[in-house]
Amino acid sequence: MTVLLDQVLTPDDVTRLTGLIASDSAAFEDGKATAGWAAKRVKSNEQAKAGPKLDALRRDVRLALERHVLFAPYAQPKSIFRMLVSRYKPGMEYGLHVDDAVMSGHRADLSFTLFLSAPDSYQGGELIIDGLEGETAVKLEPGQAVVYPTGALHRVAQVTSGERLAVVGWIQSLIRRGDQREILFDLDQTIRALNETQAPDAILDRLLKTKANLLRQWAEL
Ligand SMILES: O=C(O)CCC(=O)C(=O)O
Ligand SMILES: [Fe+2]
Repeated sequence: MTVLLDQVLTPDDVTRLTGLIASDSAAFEDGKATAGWAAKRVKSNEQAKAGPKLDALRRDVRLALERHVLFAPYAQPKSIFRMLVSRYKPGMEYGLHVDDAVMSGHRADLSFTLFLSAPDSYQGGELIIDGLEGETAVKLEPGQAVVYPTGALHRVAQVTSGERLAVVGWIQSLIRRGDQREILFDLDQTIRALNETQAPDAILDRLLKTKANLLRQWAEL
């Protein structure tokens, strides 16, 4: 299951964070530096170099995700352990690949892409996620993000004009299994919706208890 997060960043945040990174022309290096041998075969992009600007951006993006109403219910995050800022210029792409299952001691359960460039400012550059139902192409407004299972094959279509700037990151979830995460997410959203209908406390309490007890059964701390 894939989820779209609207307005993770406000337009002002997007302008500020893009300025922070993109103002420094020496701030990017070849993306192959952070790819394993298999991904290196298909990866052609640039990534922001380590430094205080990247650290500041990572902190702001992490806080923005944690504030978002759908992020925690969907991802049940244990940690957001890795974040890259990637840039694709014309001719660049990231061919079909799967991300590493374990990175620096963390199990990668979910991946996200937070779009920073306006979709009409570049051609191509869709994130294409391979699922059982076929391919899903995602190209979002600046400040919007998509969160998807790290286990999915995916690629970034070639950028043919303009420039695509995005933040990509990986999350270890308290819940290893996607089907269990989906049950908790559905329950959470149902309880919130029921609450809006002035449902009796006895019903809400029983559902909240069920959600808490499922989380207790499934959470890995
Ligand atoms: O830029 C994206 O949307 C995804 C990039 C990607 O697949 C990766 O960095 O592993
Ligand atoms: Fe990837």
